[in-house]
Amino acid sequence: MSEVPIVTGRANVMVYDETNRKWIPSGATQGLSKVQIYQHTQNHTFRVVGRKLQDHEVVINCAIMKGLKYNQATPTFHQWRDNRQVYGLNFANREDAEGFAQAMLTALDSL
Ligand SMILES: CC(=O)N[C@@H](Cc1ccccc1Cl)C(=O)N1CC[C@@H]2C=C[C@H]3CC[C@@H](C(=O)N4CC[C@@H]5C=C[C@H]6CC[C@@H](C(=O)O)N6C(=O)[C@H]54)N3C(=O)[C@H]21
Repeated sequence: MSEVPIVTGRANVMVYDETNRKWIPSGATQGLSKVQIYQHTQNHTFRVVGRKLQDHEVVINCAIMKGLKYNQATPTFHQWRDNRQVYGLNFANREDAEGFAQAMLTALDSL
């Protein structure tokens, strides 16, 4: 088993539309997704994968790069950027947000 999930939560996955200067839902429709951080056991890398609860559409699949700044803007809205875009996770509740943030920070510490 090369990739194992180290945390699972529920969030609305969003990306920031720089052109129109607004947050938009990632994927075809608005809605909650199951968001997970996967750890690749062989090469010790991590990535965020999110799938819509309703139809399993993959709405985020991004590597967690060393040095990533994870911004906990509010207790339930966390965000980060890569060289292409800004991602936002609007968590269903504080517990999911806290659990995800803890796993994210642990992963970043280990890179
Ligand atoms: C230096 C740097 O890159 N700075 C970034 C942040 C950052 C810092 C350090 C490392 C990485 C990153 Cl990413 C940055 O400033 N960015 C990233 C893009 C984001 C866009 C808009 C403005 C509008 C205000 C703020 C915002 O988004 N905020 C406030 C809480 C608020 C909570 C919920 C989400 C939910 C959808 C939207 C809404 O409510 O309708 N929304 C919000 O409206 C949410 N902001 C930001 O936050 C902006």
